[in-house]
Order: sequence, then structure tokens, then C-alpha cells
Amino acid sequence: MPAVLCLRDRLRGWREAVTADPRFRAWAARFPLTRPMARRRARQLFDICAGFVYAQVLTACVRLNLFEILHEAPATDAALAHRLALTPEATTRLLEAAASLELTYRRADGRWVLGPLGAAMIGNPGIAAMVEHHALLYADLADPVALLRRERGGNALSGYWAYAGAEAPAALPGGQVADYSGLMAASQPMVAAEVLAAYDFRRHRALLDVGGGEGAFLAEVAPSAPALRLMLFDLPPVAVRAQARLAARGFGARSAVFGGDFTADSLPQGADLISFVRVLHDHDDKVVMHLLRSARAALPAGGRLLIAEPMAGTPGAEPMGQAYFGFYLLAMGRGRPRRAEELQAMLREAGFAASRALPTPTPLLARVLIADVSAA
Ligand SMILES: CC(C)=CCC/C(C)=C/CC/C(C)=C/C=C/C(C)=C/C=C/C=C(C)/C=C/C=C(C)/C=C/C=C(C)/C=C/CC(C)(C)O
Ligand SMILES: C[S@@+](CC[C@H](N)C(=O)[O-])C[C@H]1O[C@@H](n2cnc3c(N)ncnc32)[C@H](O)[C@@H]1O
Repeated sequence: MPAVLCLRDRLRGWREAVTADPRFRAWAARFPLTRPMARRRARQLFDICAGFVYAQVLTACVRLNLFEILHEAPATDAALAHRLALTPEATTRLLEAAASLELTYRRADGRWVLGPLGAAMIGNPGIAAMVEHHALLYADLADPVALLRRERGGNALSGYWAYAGAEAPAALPGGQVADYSGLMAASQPMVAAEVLAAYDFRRHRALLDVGGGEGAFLAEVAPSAPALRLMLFDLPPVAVRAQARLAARGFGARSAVFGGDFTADSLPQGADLISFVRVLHDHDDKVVMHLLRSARAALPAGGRLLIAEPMAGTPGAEPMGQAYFGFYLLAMGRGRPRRAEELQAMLREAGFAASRALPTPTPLLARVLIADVSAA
């Protein structure tokens, strides 16, 4: 039976049919009332075509440490050419490309300073680390259709995230978890800041961070809740790293670290709050349901579960979810970005009584869901 289209979809269909006509586009680009819209659409489509070049301009800036150099002091083209070990022509080409992207800015006196987006990179080494590791994703995306058609896994990114394709993840050697654990630790403060702005951890006795990596999330939470006991579960070689980090940060006496495989082992008891931070989207639905049920089983009556990760369908940041993480996780070999409502339905199925989304300051970076175990 043909579906009846709502008025909004009928209007969209008409607009897209008109836009698909080259004669209409040529007319609309000239007609004063439609010209601004035509220019905006051309710019949007051009930015999608050219986005990979913009990303490589950023990569060059990061590799050359340009933002830190400009943060030290304004500089001339000649001084920068010397610092960057580039020819004067290449230096100016890079700085002007970066300026067009608002990463740098040339002052009236001719010296270069940070642009608004370059300035936002300062003090956040997590973004630079992400940009650097994108070289792997970039290689995997060279033929996106092949990536879509290929059996999942076997890419540069799936090798980097060693647990993604491992038959026995708990047996991974330390050398295979070091790079991804370092990247996660470097980028964790910007995620933890979102969670801390959304949730007060002082109401809990003990927090178990599952897939907690090197303990960077716990180390950010700890100062905000001095009485909170810190527990972490991750693969054995990652747990070793977490133990060392938490001890080095002075939280050794407050913490208990457990090594294991969360797809096979049950989670330790004793926490009244369990968190999954950037963990669930790495896994297919079956494993996610298993993890939610394991967490439900490990929590006492009245306990809570906290999920923090970037989510699909985030208003104002839609490409971050479905495009970036959709293809990222495809290259990684498993998992998918989920909508908040999908996770909430899974939480219900796993036996949680109620769940709600908490607003975060920058939903692009992470959104937060809280789910309750019923009180008795
Ligand atoms: C004072 C006057 C006059 C004006 C000021 C005007 C004003 C208010 C300006 C705003 C300034 C401001 C506050 C800027 C803030 C900028 C921010 C917060 C920028 C943040 C950027 C964040 C970025 C680019 C994050 C990128 C994150 C990436 C790429 C994350 C990737 C994550 C991955 C790959 C995770 C992998 C884990 C896995 C495997 C999927 O589980
Ligand atoms: C994407 S990282 C997130 C780390 C940390 N939560 C963060 O946000 O920085 C996923 C974590 O899950 C852990 N992990 C993956 N598979 C696991 C498994 N089967 N058992 C236990 N931990 C696992 C990884 O070692 C890694 O530390």
C-alpha cells in the first residue's frame, strides 16, 4: 500500500526535485531573493567535498606544533618558516590556508597569531592526539565503498583498537593496548568535564568505571567527590596501567582495580554507581545488552548506571554521530553510534526501572544518561 506522505515530506520532495534541475539552480543563483540560499548550499556542498583537505591542513598545523608556537608569541612569516623548517612560500601557504579556516589570523602588523579555532586547541591535547590518530582512519577511508562492502575488521583502525577483533581480548599483550589507552587518557578530560557538569558524584559511596581505561575518568571525578571509593574494570593489561596512573595521582588508597573480560566475566559488586564512558558504542547490540544486564546484576537496590558517550541524532551535531562515528566504528570493526532513545529502550530491556538524559554543556563531546535500579 503506498504510504501517505505528510505535508513536510511533500514539501521536501518538491524542493529537492526543483533543486535537482540545473536550469533552476542557474536561475536561483542569479535571482536576488534566492541567491543567498544558493550560495549557502554551494558552500555547504563544497565544504563536504573539501573537508578532507581542511582536515589535512589541521593535521599539518598539529604536526608542526603551530598552535603552541603562536600561543607563545605573535610571529612573522620569516620567523615561523625558521621554526617550522619550511620554505617561506610553504609557510605562508600553510598559514593562509589555516587563516581561511579560522585556525590562525594575520594581524594588521603582519604578524601571525591564533585564530578562534586555533585558540580552542590550546590546553586540550586530546584534540591534537585525535587529529594525529586520524591518519589511520584516513587510510581506511581511502575507498569508502570497499570499506562498506568488506567484511568488518582488518583495517588500520581495527589493528589499533586491538580488542575490537580479538578472539580472547583478556589475553592481549600490554604492547597492544598502550597506544589506544594513551589516546583515551589524553582525550578523557574533555569528556569528564561534560559528565562532571551534568552529574553530582557526591551522592554515591563507590563508583565502578567499566572499560575505564587507564583510570583517567576516575582521576577527574575523584577531586569532586572526596569520599567516593574508586573501582575500575578493564582488560588485564589496561588494568595494570590504571593501577599505576591512579597511584601516581595519589588515589591508590581509594581505588580497587580489576582485570578481566566484560563479555565473559561478571562485574565486581560493591559499587552503588556503575559507569560506561565511551564504551557501549564500541560494541554490537548483543554485547551491549550483555553489559547492561551485567551492570544491573552488579548494582544494589537503589543503585544507578551512568552512560556517557557521543550519541547519534544529537541536535546541532548530527554529522558527528551518524557520519563521523558511524564510519569510524565501521573502520574499527564493530559497534555503532546509538540514539539516546535507543539506549533508553535497551536499559528498560535490561531491567532498569527508569532512565533520563542529563544535559551536558557540549553534547557534541558527550551526552549522559542515568538509569535507576528500583529501590527494593
Ligand atoms: C570574549 C569575547 C568578546 C568573545 C568570546 C566569544 C566566545 C564565547 C567564543 C567561544 C569560545 C569557546 C568557549 C570555544 C570552545 C570551543 C570548544 C569547546 C571546542 C571543542 C572542540 C572539540 C573537538 C574538535 C573535539 C573533537 C573530538 C574528536 C575528534 C573525538 C574523537 C573520538 C574518538 C575517535 C573516540 C574513540 C573511542 C571509541 C573507539 C569510538 O570508543
Ligand atoms: C574506547 S575505550 C574507553 C576508555 C575510557 N572509558 C575512556 O573513555 O577514556 C574502551 C575501553 O574498553 C575496554 N575494553 C574493551 N573490550 C573489553 C572487554 N572485553 N573487557 C574489558 N574491557 C574491555 C578497552 O580496553 C578500553 O579501555
